[in-house]
Amino acid sequence: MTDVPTADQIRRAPKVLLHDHLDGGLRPETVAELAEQQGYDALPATGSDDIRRWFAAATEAGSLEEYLERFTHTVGVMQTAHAISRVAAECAEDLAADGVVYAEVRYAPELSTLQGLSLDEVVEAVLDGFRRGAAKARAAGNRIRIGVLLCAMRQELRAREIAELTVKYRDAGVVGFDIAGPEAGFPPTRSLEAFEYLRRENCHFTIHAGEGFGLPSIWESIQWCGAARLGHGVRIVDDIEFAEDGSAQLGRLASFVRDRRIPLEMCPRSNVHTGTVPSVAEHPIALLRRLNFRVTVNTDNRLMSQTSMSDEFGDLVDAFGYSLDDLQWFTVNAMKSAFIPFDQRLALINEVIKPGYAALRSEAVFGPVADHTPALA
Ligand SMILES: O=c1[nH]cnc2c1ncn2[C@H]1C[C@H](O)[C@@H](CO)O1
Ligand SMILES: [Zn+2]
Repeated sequence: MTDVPTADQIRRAPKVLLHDHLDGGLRPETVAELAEQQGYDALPATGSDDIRRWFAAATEAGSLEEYLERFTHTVGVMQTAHAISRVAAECAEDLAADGVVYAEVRYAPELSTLQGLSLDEVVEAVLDGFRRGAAKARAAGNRIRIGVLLCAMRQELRAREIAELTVKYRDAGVVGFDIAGPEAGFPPTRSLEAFEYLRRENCHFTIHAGEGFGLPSIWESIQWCGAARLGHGVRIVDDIEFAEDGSAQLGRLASFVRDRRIPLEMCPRSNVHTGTVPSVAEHPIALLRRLNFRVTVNTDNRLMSQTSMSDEFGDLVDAFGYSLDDLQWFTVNAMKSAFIPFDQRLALINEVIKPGYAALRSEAVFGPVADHTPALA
């Protein structure tokens, strides 16, 4: 029962992803093809292998600001409805093939208006791509449901406009809002009016906080802005001390986050690449899991961080010896924390996630079964 899950079991396990950037997950071949189709000649590499290597250099960035520089060239080729829709469709297919059954994928529509697309056209292209990609994945035997989060960029001042866009499209597949981009120097209260508007509209939102900046950013996100979840939130550990007997003492903010069951959208590999933590083995996710914070596991940027949900789970299994029970715990935490209606979350937990893990656990008794990527009800 407590056997170490194999790479194949991890891939087949139903997984839930709450924090993944659309412009951080393009296939290198697609970057190359879109650049060629659109006459985009600013790419610093040609050919998909070199393009992959160029983006993978983000893993050496060491700071959030440097890590973010690589997005210029994914966004650079996402300036037409066709390109955006293709990127979204491939994202859905790639996630589904990796065993992700529910994902919230985020994007900042304001980044795709350089050649004249309107914000509405960008959102519609993203939604169209996810619809097509999910249908294609289903035909290939992999079922996935995807919700969209719209980001505003924190260094710009368009949060209110993007918040209104979120409300406008909330019955069409947009499930929430976020702010992204450099954190230091751009506190979430700069966008306070947008968050107050979203709260009045009963709209869900998360905030990137506690990644490139520390506790004040987390505190503002929760206590001023009212974030339902924290993107990363990793620096909440700065509010945890250890007594001489080794027991953890939570400060008031860390206690609040745990008591309120505020989900932490943790992205271990990305945190290493931005210099937020030194290595996955030293990532505070293990401590926070032990202390029973509501921890979830995520990819952030599959291209820049050279990762997938299976890779993230694989790293955690290697570093901390996690079992299928642990992976199920992270997955159920994520599903509970999603921005879709409660009854739908429950159905995914009871009809897809728990049976999927039970089937994998039964392999310890009966041996491996044929690929059984779980069917959605
Ligand atoms: O980890 C991140 N922190 C802050 N911003 C990020 C992170 N990963 C991606 N972004 C930014 C770059 C993208 O262009 C933008 C929208 O997806 O979000
Ligand atoms: Zn992110």
